[in-house]
Amino acid sequence: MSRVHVLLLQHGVTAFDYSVPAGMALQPGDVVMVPLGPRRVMGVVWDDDTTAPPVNPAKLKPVIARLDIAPLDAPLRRLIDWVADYYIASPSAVLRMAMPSLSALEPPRRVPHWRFVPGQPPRTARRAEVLERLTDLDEPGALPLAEWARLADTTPAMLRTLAAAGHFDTIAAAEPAPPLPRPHHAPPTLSPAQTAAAARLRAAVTARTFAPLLLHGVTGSGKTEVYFEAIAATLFPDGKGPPGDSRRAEDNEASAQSSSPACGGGVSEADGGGKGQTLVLLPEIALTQPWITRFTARFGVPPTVWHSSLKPAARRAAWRAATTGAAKVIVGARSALFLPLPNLRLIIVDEAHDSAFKQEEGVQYHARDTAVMRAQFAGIPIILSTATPALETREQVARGRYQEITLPARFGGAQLPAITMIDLRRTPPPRGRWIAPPLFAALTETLNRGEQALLFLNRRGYAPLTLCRACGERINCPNCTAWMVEHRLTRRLLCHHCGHQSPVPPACPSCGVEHSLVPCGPGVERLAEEVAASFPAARTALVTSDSVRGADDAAALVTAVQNRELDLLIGTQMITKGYDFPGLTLVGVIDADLGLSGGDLRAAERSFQQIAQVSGRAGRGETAGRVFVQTHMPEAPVMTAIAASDAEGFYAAERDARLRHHMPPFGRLAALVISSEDEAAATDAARAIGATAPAATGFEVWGPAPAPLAMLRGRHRHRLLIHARRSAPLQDYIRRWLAPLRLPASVRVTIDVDPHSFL
Ligand SMILES: Nc1ncnc2c1ncn2[C@@H]1O[C@H](COP(=O)(O)OP(=O)(O)OP(=O)(O)O)[C@@H](O)[C@H]1O
Ligand SMILES: [Zn+2]
Repeated sequence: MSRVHVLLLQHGVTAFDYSVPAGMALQPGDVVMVPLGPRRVMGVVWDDDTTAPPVNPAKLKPVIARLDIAPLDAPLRRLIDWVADYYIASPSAVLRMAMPSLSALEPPRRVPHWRFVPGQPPRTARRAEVLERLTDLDEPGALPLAEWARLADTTPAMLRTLAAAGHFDTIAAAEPAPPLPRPHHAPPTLSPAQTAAAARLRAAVTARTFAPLLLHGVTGSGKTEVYFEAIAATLFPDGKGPPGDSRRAEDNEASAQSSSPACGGGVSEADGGGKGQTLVLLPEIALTQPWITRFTARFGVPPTVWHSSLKPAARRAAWRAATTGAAKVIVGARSALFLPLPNLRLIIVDEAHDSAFKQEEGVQYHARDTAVMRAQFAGIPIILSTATPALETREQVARGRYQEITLPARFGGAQLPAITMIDLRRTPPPRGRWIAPPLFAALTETLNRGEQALLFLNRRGYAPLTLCRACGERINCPNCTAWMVEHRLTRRLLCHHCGHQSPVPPACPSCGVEHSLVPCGPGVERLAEEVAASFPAARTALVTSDSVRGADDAAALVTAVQNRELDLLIGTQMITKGYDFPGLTLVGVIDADLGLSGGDLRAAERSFQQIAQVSGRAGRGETAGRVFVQTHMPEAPVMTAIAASDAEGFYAAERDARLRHHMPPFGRLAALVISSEDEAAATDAARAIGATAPAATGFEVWGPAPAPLAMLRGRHRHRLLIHARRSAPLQDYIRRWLAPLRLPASVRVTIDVDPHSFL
């Protein structure tokens, strides 16, 4: 090949052709350094673009170097092309999600390892003591300094002193490979229903073909335990016997030992050659720590973690381990989806209904749907695990495209909780409070019995609105069409859309009257205040993105709840997902109507899922659970369905409504958001774009109209919504429409295919 097509990682450019210098052999997928003007930039050799006009090879600049990085395999390249095409994004922007940062791509770092050299006793007593402990160690071999300090119960500084006296020599060793998960470490005893489900998942892994599987089990049915069995099935070398074969189990334990970090060896095929990789996607980073704990209990070693808040060194190590195939199980949030994984055998999307899988910035892809495409291109099974599958997923089952595997009952005889609706019109809470009498009584009983309770209110902060009693002024964000939310813990007003902050002003900014500002409505902090006044002895924790800021906080919270150091949790949607707290027996939903306002396409479905999920946290252990749901509209279909635990009825009605209006999944939507800091420019551009919408059968264009969030981060926003019949070529239509447009530089148009947010 004398010429290659290279997709560049650079912002603002896509792909160029380059010539290949003599002596360099390049394949599609190879990572290269190429010239771009005066700079050198990184790119990936892409599959030939046969539609491009031929270029005179003499005019091409040569590739500078091929980098020593695992190449991107064909299925991943196809996925990147698919995402760019389907979501109408730049292929470069998609590639950047697969190739995180230059520093993460550096060749393996040689970490200094230290080897102990016994010798003449040192001069001071303290050193002699440490030396004695070192001598007593049982041939630890070469280790990083920190590890020596831990083993000898001393400081790195002390060890450096000993090294200066000749007691250590150092060698450079490659980063240790992650230890291998052991499929037979601690398997659970599965119930008959779980056994049957696990067998079907294992069969899909062994079959090695594309298979989308919906693992649909009620909350607490053991979906995690069951899909762990599918992971176990990927951990056996090719053709070397299925799980359950004890001879192989011993081999596995042995190879796991030999790759322990202490041997300091690099990654080799012998560490796990042939064994498959599993990618597990979770909706939130906060859920990773409890997941890691459960995985470690089951498989004896932790998985490899990948998410955006990893520190650089951990990121580099995880990248190398994942992309060389050394890491067998990789768990992460959305961004892990594009990791190059040379031996990918299984994908699992946990809590697959969760709307957090939809990315709302940059490339606006849906990680659940994209994961299914990745599985298809790789020819492997994918498990979507959830208690409340999305209507889209249910429809795929109905059309026979996905197989459904059900777990209809909770594990161990635990019952689903009893649900009581509280009509706030008939039994309202006392003035200035938010907990209605029936929930209050249940809470009192629960706490008196020493059991745990959870109150769910999907509103961060103290109050969603701050109002002036004198003039009626509402305090708005200067950059957004949104109220500023009071946060008492930080004594600030905060915009939840752009992050703008200000102190709570002593007087109304509009009329100047002092002490006139009053909080309106409850947020979780205000609810916590009420609880503290009513139940002063209860040990309470707030669970919101303000108080639980990362994986470590989430882990600490889980431990505290499991150790019964907390009696009562007050949380936003963060607390509804996936947590397993066996001592929790009461759930109160403070405002079930909250999710229904705004009336977007999925509002009712999302409310149903959220309330079903949070209810699912109750009664998972030995004691039965109770759920109280406070609402002003108990007669709304979503509320009657919740009261009757009638998911099937709810989804049948929801499906009919969407079908009647040709709404997804029975029709397709795409949104265009036109924005500018200059209000007139945004309005003019929106009008001009609206006026040029091509006429085509099967397509309707709604708008332009000012967006509900008419201003966001200082940009004025207008929206257009494109509705298409199911089989209409939506992306082509949009490309044809937008390609000839010439817009002022201040105007930005973002395209959202299959939008989930309509703000
Ligand atoms: N076969 C089993 N043996 C022992 N414990 C089990 C088994 N199956 C499930 N469990 C336990 O039951 C609890 C619920 O299981 P798990 O969390 O896997 O359910 P889930 O279906 O994933 O729930 P959710 O959808 O609410 O997240 C956990 O504590 C789990 O360890
Ligand atoms: Zn704002």
